[in-house]
Amino acid sequence: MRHLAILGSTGSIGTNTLAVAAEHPDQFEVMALAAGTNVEEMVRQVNRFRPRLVSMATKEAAEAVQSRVDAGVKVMWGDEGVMAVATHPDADYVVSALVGSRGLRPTLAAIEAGKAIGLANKETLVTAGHIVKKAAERAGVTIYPIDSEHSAIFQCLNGERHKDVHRIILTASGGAFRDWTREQLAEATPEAALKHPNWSMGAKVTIDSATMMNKGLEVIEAHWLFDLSYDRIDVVIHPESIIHSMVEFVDGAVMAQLGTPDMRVPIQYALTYPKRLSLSTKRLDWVELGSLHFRRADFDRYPCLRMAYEAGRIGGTMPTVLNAANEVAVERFLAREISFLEMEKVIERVMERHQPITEPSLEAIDEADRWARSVAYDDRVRV
Ligand SMILES: NC(=O)C1=CN([C@@H]2O[C@H](COP(=O)(O)OP(=O)(O)OC[C@H]3O[C@@H](n4cnc5c(N)ncnc54)[C@H](OP(=O)(O)O)[C@@H]3O)[C@@H](O)[C@H]2O)C=CC1
Ligand SMILES: CC(=O)[C@@H](O)[C@H](O)COP(=O)(O)O
Ligand SMILES: [Mn+2]
Repeated sequence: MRHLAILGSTGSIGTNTLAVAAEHPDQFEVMALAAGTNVEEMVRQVNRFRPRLVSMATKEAAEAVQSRVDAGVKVMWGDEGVMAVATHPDADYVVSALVGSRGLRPTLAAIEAGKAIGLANKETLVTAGHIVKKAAERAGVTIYPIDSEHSAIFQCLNGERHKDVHRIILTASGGAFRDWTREQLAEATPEAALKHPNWSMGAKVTIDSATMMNKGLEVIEAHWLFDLSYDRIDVVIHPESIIHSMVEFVDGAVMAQLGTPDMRVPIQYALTYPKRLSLSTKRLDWVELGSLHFRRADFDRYPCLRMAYEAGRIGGTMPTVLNAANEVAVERFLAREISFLEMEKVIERVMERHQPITEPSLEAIDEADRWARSVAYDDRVRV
């Protein structure tokens, strides 16, 4: 039996995690939930899963939840509440599914408290991979990947030796605009960018997918999860999202993990590893599928992917800055303050201005994150 705490329970990963828990009530008990401001969904979750602790982002949202649930459920709010959920003494497994680098501190706290981690929040590893890895080693904690590509690689590597890996190949759908020219992208709206061709996900990761920054963040995430240098991590566009990623070994053999695009599969595998349990997913019909397609992930067409490789190779605080600038750029695009193509310009300008620090402390990471956000909000940066 796993005793779960879920950070970001009302989001896309959070609700899929609860769907997995609901399918196997004999395997999972939900102990604590943290979310932002979605009171309706949290009240539904509390009534359905009966956690002992709940946290909301604001006092108002917490009071609204408290007034509508059993008095025995403790409701907290803000940073203190998220930290309490992440370290709840009755939970042994924390699903990290907040969005953005706000996931870093609670995920680290969960690791330091000795919880196993199911990691969806890729920004945690992008912004402070060296700190998170060391903390996990110190605490003897395993980080199980939930991100579909990393789950695929984790599955392909099962029983293999690290030294036998030649390279890994992350597949990318190409996002909402994969068939658009750069000229057309100048007019891209948030509504169009939010229509992912294959996956139903939260807004931030869907925009990242359209710019291909998602794949860039995933390259850095893979570097930390699988201890591979950047020249051993490749990306290929695969419009169908049926192959979730691949590992090529030194003898030329390639292992791939395939399936319909359904996040419950990698979530459940992260929760039950090394076991597999049944799951009510749509099965692949090979004849209906017919064929699979691949395209080159071109750096000129996708500058965000290029910048992510550059930031990863530079290391230190540069990935932190890439990530923070990207979070602001996405927020401003969704608020219609900047255009689709201005997102990559903002990130590039912020990176150009940054003097990276090597082996940064957590405080230096916070400082770089704050600095990058303030520059990315400054309108002079996109000119
Ligand atoms: N969605 C997917 O299929 C995939 C997502 N990922 C990664 O997983 C992470 C989560 O993504 P996704 O589920 O799509 O995101 P969503 O936007 O759907 O969900 C985000 C969650 O975080 C909560 N939240 C937002 N702000 C705060 C805050 N200040 N304090 C506490 N909670 C907060 C939201 O609460 P509320 O809604 O109540 O405000 C919600 O529960 C991201 O890092 C993403 O890149 C990776 C692979 C696939
Ligand atoms: C489901 C998942 O893991 C997402 O991160 C997905 O990868 C987004 O798709 P693309 O970035 O390939 O468009
Ligand atoms: Mn992914």
